[in-house]
Amino acid sequence: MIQTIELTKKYGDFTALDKLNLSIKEGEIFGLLGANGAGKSTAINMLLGFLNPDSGKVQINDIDATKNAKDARKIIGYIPENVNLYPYLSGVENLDYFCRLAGLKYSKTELQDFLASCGLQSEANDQKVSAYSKGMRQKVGIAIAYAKKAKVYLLDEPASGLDPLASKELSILLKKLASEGATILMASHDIFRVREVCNRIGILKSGILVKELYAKDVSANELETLYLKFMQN
Ligand SMILES: Nc1ncnc2c1ncn2[C@@H]1O[C@H](COP(=O)(O)OP(=O)(O)OP(=O)(O)O)[C@@H](O)[C@H]1O
Repeated sequence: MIQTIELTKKYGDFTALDKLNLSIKEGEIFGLLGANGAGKSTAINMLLGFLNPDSGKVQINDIDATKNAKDARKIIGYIPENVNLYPYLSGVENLDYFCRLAGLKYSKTELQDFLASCGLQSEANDQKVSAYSKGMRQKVGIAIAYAKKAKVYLLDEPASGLDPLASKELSILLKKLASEGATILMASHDIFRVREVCNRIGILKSGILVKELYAKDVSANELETLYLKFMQN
C-alpha cells in the first residue's frame, strides 16, 4: 500500500508538489501522468525518502516512511528510467551482486528463475550487460526488486525509450507483479502506455493532482483529450 497525505515539497519559494493525496492498494497499478516538471520525480523521491517533504506524510504498508525511510526502502523496489548495472558483469552476476548488497544469498538456479520470471530470455543470463538493450536492463532492474521480495514498485518513466515489443512486455510483467499482490506506481508522460497498463491514473499539473480516474472508464483517445485539456488550462 502506498499512501501520501497532503505531501508537499518546496524548492525555495517554488512549490514543486502541493498537498498530494494518493492511496494505492495492493494489486493496483497507479499511473502518475504529467508533463516535464510536473513533480513526478519529486513525488517518487519523497516516497523513497531521498527527499524530505516540507509537510505531509508518506505511508508504505504499515511503515511511516517519512520517519522510517530506511525500513520503507527494504520493501520498495525502485526502477529508474535508466537502470544502472555493472556493464562487465552478466545479468546473473549483477542480480547476485545487488541481492548480496541487500543481504540475500541465492543459488544460481534461483537467480536464473528470478530473471526468467521478469522476462529475461535465458540465453542472456550469462552475457555481459554491456550487450543488453534498455528493455533487458530494465528486466534485470525489476528482477532485483522481485528477488528482494519488494511489496511496492516505483517506476520512473519505465516505458521511455523502449521499442513497442519491449514496452508491451513491460506491461505484461507489471500486471503479473500486481496480480501477485504488488503495489505499483509508475510516473510517465506516455498516455497510451499508462492507459494500457494502469488500473488508476492521476494527472499531475504543476505539482497539483488535478484529476484521478479509473483507466477502464476512458479510451486512450478520451484520456489524451482530457490530459491535453488539463495541460492547456
Ligand atoms: N533540486 C531542485 N531545486 C530546484 N528546483 C527543482 C529541483 N528539483 C526539481 N525542481 C523543480 O521542481 C519541478 C518538478 O520537478 P520534477 O523533476 O519532480 O518533475 P517531473 O514531473 O519528474 O519532470 P520530468 O518528466 O522532466 O522528469 C520542476 O519545475 C523542477 O525544475
